[in-house]
Amino acid sequence: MRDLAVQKMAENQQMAQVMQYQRQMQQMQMMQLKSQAAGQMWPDMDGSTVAQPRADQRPGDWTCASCGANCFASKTECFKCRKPKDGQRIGGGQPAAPEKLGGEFWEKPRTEVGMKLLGEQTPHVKWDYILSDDSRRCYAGYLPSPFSQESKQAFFEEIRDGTSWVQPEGRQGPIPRKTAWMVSPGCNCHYTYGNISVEPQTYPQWMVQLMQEVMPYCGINSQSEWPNSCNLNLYSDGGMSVGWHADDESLFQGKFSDIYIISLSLGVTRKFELRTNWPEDGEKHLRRCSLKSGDLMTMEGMVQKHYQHRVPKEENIQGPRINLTWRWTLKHRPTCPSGRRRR
Ligand SMILES: O=C(O)CCC(=O)C(=O)O
Ligand SMILES: [Fe+2]
Repeated sequence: MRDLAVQKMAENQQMAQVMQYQRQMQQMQMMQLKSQAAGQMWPDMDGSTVAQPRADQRPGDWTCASCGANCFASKTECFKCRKPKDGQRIGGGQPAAPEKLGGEFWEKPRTEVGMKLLGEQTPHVKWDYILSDDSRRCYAGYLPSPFSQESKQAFFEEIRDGTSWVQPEGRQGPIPRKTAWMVSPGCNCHYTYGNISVEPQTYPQWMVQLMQEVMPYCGINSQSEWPNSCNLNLYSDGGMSVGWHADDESLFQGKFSDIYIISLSLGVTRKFELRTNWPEDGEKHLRRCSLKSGDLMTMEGMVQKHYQHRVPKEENIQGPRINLTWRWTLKHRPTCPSGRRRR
C-alpha cells in the first residue's frame, strides 16, 4: 500500500516536471515569435513579407529601427540611442513612419549634410532626376543610353555568357528571375535577403571593362572610387520580375546613411517603379519609368529607407533583359577579409 502511494507520488512529480517543461518550451516559442515580429518585416524581393536576419546577429537579436545598432535579444531598448525595441512598429508589420525632424523634413536637407548627386559631377552628360524628394533626401537619376547599339549587344552577350546564374528557392518557390552577386577581389560577403543567400563571384575581367565604360557617365572617374559589389538579374521574358523591396540590407547601410546605387539595363524595355513607404496626404505615391537597353539609373541618398522599388511582371513582353545594380558594400560580414581593419 505504502509502495503504491510512493509510486503514485513519483508519477505525479514526473507529470508535473513534464508539464513545467512544456510550459517553458511554449514561453520560449512565444518569445521567439515576438522578437521575430519586432525584427525587420519587409516585403521580400518576391513580394512576400519576411523578417530579414542580419549576418552579424544571433537568433532574437534585433536592429534598432532608429539608429541601426545591433541589439541583444534580451534588451527592450536600444543600448545606443535608447529608443524602445518596437516603439516604431505598427502591429509587427511595416515599421511606423519615422518621426519628422520638424516642419516638412524627414531628413536633413542635402545642402546641410553636403550630399552631392552623381548627376552633378557629369558636365558632359545631362542626368534627369525623375525623383527629387528634398524632404526625405531621396533622389533617382535617369540617363538615356549613351552607348552604341554594338556596345549594348556586346555588353549583353558578355554578361549573359560570362556569369554563373542561379535561381534560388524563395519562400514561395524559385525566385522569378536568374541572379548573380559579384564583388571586388578580397571580399567574400554573400548577398543575403529573405531566406536566400547568393554566393559571391569575384568581378571578372569583363566587369572591369564594363565599369571603365559606365562609371565616367556617373561622375566616377577613378577606379579607386568604383562600387565594390554588383547584383545582376536576368529576366528571360515579361513573366519574370522582382517584387516590391528596398536594397536595405546591412551590407549597404542604406537605411542609416546616404548611399548610391547605379543601375544599367540591357535588352528589352521594362517598367521600373518606385513608391514611398509612408506617403503623405495628396502626395504622388508611385513613380514609374521605362528602362530601355543601355539606360542608366541611380537611387541616391535615403531612398532605401523611404522608398521601395520593383520591376513588375509584363506578360505581353517577349525577350530577355539583364539588369546590373552596382552598390558599395560598407559593412562587410564579420568573416570577410575586406572588412578587417588594418593596424
Ligand atoms: O531590374 C531592375 O531594374 C532592378 C533590380 C533590383 O531592384 C535589384 O537587383 O535589387
Ligand atoms: Fe533593388
